[in-house]
Amino acid sequence: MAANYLFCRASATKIINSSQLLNPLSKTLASSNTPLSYQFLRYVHTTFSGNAFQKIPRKNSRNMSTFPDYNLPDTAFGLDSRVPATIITGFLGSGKTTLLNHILTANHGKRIAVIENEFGEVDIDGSLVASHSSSNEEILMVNNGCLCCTVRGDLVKMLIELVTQRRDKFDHIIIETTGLAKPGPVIETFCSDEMVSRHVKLDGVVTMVDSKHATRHLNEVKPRFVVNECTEQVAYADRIIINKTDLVTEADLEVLTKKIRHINGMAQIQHTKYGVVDIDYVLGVGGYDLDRVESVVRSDDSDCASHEHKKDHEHHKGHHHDHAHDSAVTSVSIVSEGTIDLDELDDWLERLIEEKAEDLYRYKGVLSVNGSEQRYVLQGVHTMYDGCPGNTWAPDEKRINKLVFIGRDLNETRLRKGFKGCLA
Ligand SMILES: Nc1nc2c(ncn2[C@@H]2O[C@H](COP(=O)(O)OP(=O)(O)OP(=O)(O)O)[C@@H](O)[C@H]2O)c(=O)[nH]1
Repeated sequence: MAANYLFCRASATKIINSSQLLNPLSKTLASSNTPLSYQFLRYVHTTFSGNAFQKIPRKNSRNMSTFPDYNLPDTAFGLDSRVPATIITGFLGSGKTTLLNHILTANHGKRIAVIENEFGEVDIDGSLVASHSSSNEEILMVNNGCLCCTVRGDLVKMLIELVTQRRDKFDHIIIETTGLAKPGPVIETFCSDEMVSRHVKLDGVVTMVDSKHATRHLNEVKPRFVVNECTEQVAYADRIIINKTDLVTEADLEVLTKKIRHINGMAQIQHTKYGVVDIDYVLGVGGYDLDRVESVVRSDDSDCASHEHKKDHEHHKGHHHDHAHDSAVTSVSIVSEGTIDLDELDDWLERLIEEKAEDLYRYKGVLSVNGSEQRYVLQGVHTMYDGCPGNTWAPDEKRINKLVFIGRDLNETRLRKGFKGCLA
């Protein structure tokens, strides 16, 4: 079956070859037994990225500040009809457009709207995508600036235009950022704008990595307060694609993979040439769904089957030792037995967020809570976080708490100490 896409350029939008509708969201939610009200990453107040938007914080049953309940009429019968959006990011030349072309020419039946962001006035990537795709489409371009800063308002406008005027024409939105984009502010767009968050749901961040050049970029030491975009793109990813493996040796690839795993201990990683990956690996990821947190933590476990990752995980388990990783952005994983006092957890997280929200890029956890038969799942991005009861622990199952933080200048010792203070 031919895949179908919606491409737009500037204000003109054109729909092509609409056929079968397949909404991965409905699939996700239908298979979930998590209460619907917990399906969304809810948003507190935020000072994230220096942005001054504020909303009145509310408290949920666990006294956690939560996202205000927007009236989501389509969710009344348990269906989340928001359109999923995927952000494709990655450093300059890493293969983002190549991946996009692979997605658009693959045989998956999804109808996809594409938003392309380029710095220059000439939309080279747009032409490249258009020239590879099967029809004479248009691409919605955001030129003359970067989505993470100068043209963020344009992104909001385009998303709103897509979902209010052409929602029935596509099933998924893909946003390709520039190679120098910081993902944080782009992610924030999906929570900070009420209209966008009502109609669009961030499905995941896919980061392309150029295996030939990434090590150099990741190692680049930037002046104080200047962000290393390459590192940030890896840190925020739900899925990482280490591309251009034809240009490096196995040994180089192993070193790079370890380095990336050290920065982001949550994301799944795949090695590829010319962006050839399974479409399910990049679309329908559910990176911000609470009901998927557990599988993220579990898949992290399964990664540990390899010797290399086992060693890596042991490092995260808390033994500081010198090694080649020198990035200020790292992952800290806490794996611990014992039960959590939720009030203590609330207090600790609130303190942590107050002190360090800017540096806390992502955090996810599955926790064993005192007096509860259910797992407690938690996830957050900077100041936005939420938690809810998940699946019930099996009677003979060992209740292990697992919590992963990705961020800048994380103090592993303090994090462990803070977590320990939450144990009942
Ligand atoms: N050897 C090799 N070249 C690749 C691979 N993937 C992509 N390329 C080439 O790398 C170049 C850059 O790829 P793009 O897909 O344009 O990269 P991009 O991330 O979109 O680039 P920018 O938009 O400039 O940031 C192109 O010439 C691709 O054909 C790969 O796996 N191996």
